[in-house]
Formats: sequence, C-alpha cells, structure tokens
Amino acid sequence: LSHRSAACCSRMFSWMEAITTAYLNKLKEDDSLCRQAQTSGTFYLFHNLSPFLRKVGKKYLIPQLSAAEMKRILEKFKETEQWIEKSVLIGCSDEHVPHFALDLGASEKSVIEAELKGSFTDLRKALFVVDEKDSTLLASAQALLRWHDSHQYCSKTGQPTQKNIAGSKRVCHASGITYYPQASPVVIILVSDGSRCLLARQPSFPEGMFTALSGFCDLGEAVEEAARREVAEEVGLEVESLRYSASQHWPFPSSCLMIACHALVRGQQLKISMNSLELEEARWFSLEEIVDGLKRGPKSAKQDNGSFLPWFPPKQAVAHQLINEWVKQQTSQPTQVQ
Ligand SMILES: NC(=O)C1=CN([C@@H]2O[C@H](COP(=O)(O)OP(=O)(O)OC[C@H]3O[C@@H](n4cnc5c(N)ncnc54)[C@H](O)[C@@H]3O)[C@@H](O)[C@H]2O)C=CC1
Ligand SMILES: [Mg+2]
Repeated sequence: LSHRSAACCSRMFSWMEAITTAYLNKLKEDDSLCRQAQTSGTFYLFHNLSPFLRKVGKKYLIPQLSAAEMKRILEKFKETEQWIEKSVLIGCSDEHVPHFALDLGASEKSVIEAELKGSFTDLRKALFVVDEKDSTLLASAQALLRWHDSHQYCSKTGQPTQKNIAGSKRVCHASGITYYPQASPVVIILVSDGSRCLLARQPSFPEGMFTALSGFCDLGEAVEEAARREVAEEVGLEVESLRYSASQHWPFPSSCLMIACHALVRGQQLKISMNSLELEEARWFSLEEIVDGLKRGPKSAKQDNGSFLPWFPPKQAVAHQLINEWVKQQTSQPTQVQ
C-alpha cells in the first residue's frame, strides 16, 4: 500500500489541530474538567440513534443546543438531571467550545420535535441531505452513541460497565477491563482489467445500484490479504498491483473503517465466477457505462418500464471516490481505452 495519503495527512495536520486534539484528550482523561465543559458546551440530539435535523429553506441543518437550552427542554419533559451523564464528547470548535451528542430515546419523540421545530431523521437519509462536514460529524457521533448503547455490560463478568464523562471508554470495575470504542476494518476494492472495472450488487442494495467489491477483514489478516481473499471469494478472480486510495468511517450497519484500494486482475482472467450467496449480479463496466452511470441517481435511473439503469453510490461514500479516480486514470491514459 502506498504511503502517499498518510504522508499528506501528517503534513496537513496544523498546529491549530494539534492544540485542539490536546484539549480533547485532556477532556477525555479528566472527568471533572469534562463535567465543567458540559456546562459551556453545545449538544447534538439523537433519538434512538436518529439525528435531529431542522429544515431551513431548502437546507437541512443540525442544530446545536446550549446546556441551558437542554436543561429547559428536559425539565419540561420531567427528565432528571441525569441526562447530562449520558452525553458523549464528539469534538470541539476552533475556539474550544466542546460538542457533545446525546440520545433522548427515552423521551417522547414527537413532543421534542414539536418543541424544537425539526425532526429526528434516519441516519441513512440524514447523511445525504446535510453538508459534507455535518455528515462526517453525524456519522461519528452516532457511531459513538451506538457503541455505548451496546457495551453497557462487561462481556467477561456480565457486570454493568461505567462510561467516563467524555464517553471515550467504559470500565468494568469488577474485572478492571477497560473497553474502547471500536470499528470493524472493511476492504473495498475496485478491480480493473485495464480498460473496464468490476462492480457488483447485493440483493439488499437499492434497485440499480452497483458498487465496488467489499468485505470485512478477518482477525489476524492484513489489508492486502483481505482484499485478495474477498475478490477471490466473491467473483473468483485473482488480483495484483493493489494500490491504496483512501479510507473512510462508515456507520452502516455499525462502525466500519473502509479501506479503499484499486487492483488489477492477474493475467488475462476476465471470467467472473460470482458467489450467488453474497451477490445478485457482478459484471465488467466499460468507461462509457461508468461515465453515464455517474450522471444518474436512484430517481433518474428508473426507466418507464420500471427497470433500473446502473447507478453508483453517492459522493459521501468512498466507493464513489474509487470510481471517479478510475475514470480519471482511464481518461488520462487514452491509449488504454478500447
Ligand atoms: N462506504 C462505501 O463506499 C461502501 C461501504 N460498504 C460497507 O462495507 C460493509 C461490508 O461489506 P460487505 O460486502 O457486506 O461484507 P462481506 O462481503 O464481508 O459480507 C458480509 C458478511 O460478512 C460476515 N461478517 C464478518 N465479519 C463481520 C463483521 N465484523 N460485521 C458484520 N458482518 C461480518 C457476515 O456474515 C455478513 O453477512 C457493509 O457494511 C457496507 O455497508 C460497502 C460498499 C461501499
Ligand atoms: Mg462483500
């Protein structure tokens, strides 16, 4: 894998970010400092893991509520003072105003929505209607809330675990085990034969949507090994010349770290042997088909007879970036396109 991206990221990590990171680390380590920060922080709300959005004109915004506003609202709903204990630290502004996320799943959804003039929206929809910066924040905030919700007990002793104030870990006081939030590594590979690329669909995908091959890394496996295994398992092809492109946190079905790569099929193998337990369709796409597909979305892909032309994941998904990079590569080497 290339070190290009990692090197770029470290160059771009400014002194400002370094100071912010140091401040956040302090809040994670120091419970009383974090408790104090909660009183001057802002809160993003969720209800059973759906983020709160407010539509302003044509835009969807994610309102940040001050601690005072939160108190006023929750008192109205007769929630106890304990609410603040459930919040988790998700970042801070350049001016060091800390941001927290809080799930109000125990309260009546419609009443909060009416009071705050907005709605709790399924994350799958929310991510695609808010600005890019907000979608990253919503995805990571939801991932942290989801992790806390599903790690309330120690898996060794069965005893309740306690979160620290920031929510960066949970501890079982009976066993002394500390649990940290985790993501599952997933490889996503755009396989090319030099002039075409291979995309597939699973039965659960929205109709007409094709994407690059993907799969969870097994325990003990390197990214390169996982990529080769997944391609072999899903389409029966061998790949080589693996090239790292980018990575992304992906919240579905729960916290994945997507590691995106390009790869070439080995030799002249072109015959796909699809694993029909995992995939519904897998095929090679020409550059022209890809360029056309990139112009379509779920709505415009639908034809009059009800069938769907191929379309690809939206720009928020790292699969989109892989497909775009492949198009750029093809068009910058016109001799390879037949
Ligand atoms: N952001 C993006 O551009 C894209 C993201 N993805 C994400 O990648 C993820 C994995 O892709 P798939 O091809 O479905 O994986 P996959 O090919 O490994 O198949 C999924 C199966 O793997 C098993 N599995 C093994 N470890 C697992 C774990 N830690 N969590 C859940 N299941 C596990 C389960 O039996 C599951 O049904 C999906 O959750 C999907 O949302 C997939 C394509 C594009
Ligand atoms: Mg797969």
